Amino acid sequence: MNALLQGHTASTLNPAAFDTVLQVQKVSLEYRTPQRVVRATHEVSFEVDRADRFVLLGPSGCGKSTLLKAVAGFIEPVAGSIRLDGAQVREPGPDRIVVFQEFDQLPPWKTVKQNVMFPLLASRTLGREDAEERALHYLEKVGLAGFADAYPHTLSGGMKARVAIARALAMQPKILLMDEPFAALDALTRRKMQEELLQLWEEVRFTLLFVTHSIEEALIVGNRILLLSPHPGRVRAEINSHQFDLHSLGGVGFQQTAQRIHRLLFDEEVDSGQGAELGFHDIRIAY
Ligand SMILES: Nc1ncnc2c1ncn2[C@@H]1O[C@H](COP(=O)(O)OP(=O)(O)OP(=O)(O)O)[C@@H](O)[C@H]1O
Repeated sequence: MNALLQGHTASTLNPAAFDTVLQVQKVSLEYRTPQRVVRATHEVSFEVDRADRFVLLGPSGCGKSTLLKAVAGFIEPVAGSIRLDGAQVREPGPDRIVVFQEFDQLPPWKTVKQNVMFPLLASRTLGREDAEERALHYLEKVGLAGFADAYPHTLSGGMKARVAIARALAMQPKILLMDEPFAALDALTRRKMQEELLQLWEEVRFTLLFVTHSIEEALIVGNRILLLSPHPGRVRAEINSHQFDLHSLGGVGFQQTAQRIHRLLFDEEVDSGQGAELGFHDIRIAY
């Protein structure tokens, strides 16, 4: 990999300064059908540090969801390795919880509280009493303490999203995996959920791996963004984006950065010298 460092990130200067949770090294992922082999990602590498909000960003079909599924342990790489706290990922486990966008997967016959308790009980992480206490704790964190006994069909889309997040956080995973979690929500609710996710992160400081194809969402949610090239996904660049949040929306710096990311994602002609031209202070362009 020919990499340009345009303003070194702290982690590249001193790897020991950060506590690395997830190491993805040269991971290639494929789908095999009787007719053909589809390569979803090619030699993708990145590292997620504890309490990072790390975003995988790229156009449709670049392999973001496939990467997330591989980290979750549902798909095995054909090459490369995935390590969580140093241990090779081989199968799904309660230390990695995935939140998908289909919140209607909440079992409708269970109350909100029972939904949040369910994985804790099923994985034998906690007994009933402790599971109930933990569930109520996280429901309170997402502002749904008053809805503990409600059934999912009585909730709005945003509330179901919050239940799904509470259910995932209650497991206290080493890393929370979110695959376009707000994509099915209307624009206003989506923005609210981004805000609430950031507030929750301020309180709980969980480690997040978040997939989106929205540049704006990536800049709001992430402190680091990995840009993936179109199919098959390869690492195009990594960007430090900790300076942006919802308050940055509409600002000149935010808009300019969004445009630069767009160029990095879609301009074929970007070469390794363009990091400086594009004005990023913390960017690593890879080929
Ligand atoms: N079950 C499957 N069988 C065969 N090919 C698949 C399967 N799932 C995904 N693919 C292919 O793998 C590639 C990566 O798909 P993936 O869903 O990971 O992309 P993505 O970046 O998450 O896209 P999107 O943003 O549209 O969800 C695509 O070319 C897709 O067609």
